[in-house]
Amino acid sequence: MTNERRVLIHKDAEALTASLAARFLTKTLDLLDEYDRVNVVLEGGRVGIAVLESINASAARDSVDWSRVHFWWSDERFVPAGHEDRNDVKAYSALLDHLTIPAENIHPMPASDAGLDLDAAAVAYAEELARFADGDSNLPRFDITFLGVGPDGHTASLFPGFTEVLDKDHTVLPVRNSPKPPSERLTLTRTAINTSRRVWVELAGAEKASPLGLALAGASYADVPIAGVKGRRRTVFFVDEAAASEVPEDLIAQSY
Ligand SMILES: O=C(O)[C@H](O)[C@@H](O)[C@H](O)[C@H](O)COP(=O)(O)O
Repeated sequence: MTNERRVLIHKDAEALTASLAARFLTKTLDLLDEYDRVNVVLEGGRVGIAVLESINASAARDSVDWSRVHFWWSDERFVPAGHEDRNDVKAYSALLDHLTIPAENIHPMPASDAGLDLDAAAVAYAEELARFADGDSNLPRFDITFLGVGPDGHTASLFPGFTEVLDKDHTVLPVRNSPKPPSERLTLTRTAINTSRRVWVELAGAEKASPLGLALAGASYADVPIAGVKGRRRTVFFVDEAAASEVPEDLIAQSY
């Protein structure tokens, strides 16, 4: 398999989430055969949370030794801990609260009531990532990074036309005036995301067809941030038929 971007099409969002959950569990088991620790980056979109719910419902869930899995986030809303808008709150409810996993394996991004302002929170998460870095990197080895896509082509909290999309000097950045509320966020940078071994992009619905089609047809990531993501080994777009309607034929690797 090359490192070229692949598109896997599923009949609908339900088939997509079930298939992606199964693939995640299988891949995580394989990775645990290869590494002492596996690092997974989560996102907060509807499909992303539905995939976590599907993982939680799987009979294979507890085949994974979660004590050797660490969870990180691609982005987070800068609101108080426990706020319903937080991506980590949704992930805990969907999966993490149900796992036998040490609390220190889960690395939420700072909340707005943790005593740090937005800029300091970005620095703090960059330092947390560096504490778990792999080799001479300043990041852990991200084995699987999940990403969602907005109708405007944003991914994580990297939005079209925002300077954060072009940053090459940081791993984590603060975001203000987000077009998708809440307005203040923290995000991994594109360069940090692209250190991932595997980037799994999960999107469903007709409103995602345009950004997906533009990204795969070569749009600039300044205008369509999802166009700029590429894993070191694999970049797979897991989509439903509604989101696939504008995907170039030659990029459709397989239909379910
Ligand atoms: O914090 C966020 O808002 C998410 O990280 C964001 O990047 C999300 O993944 C996309 O907006 C897709 O969200 P939906 O899948 O819910 O459309």
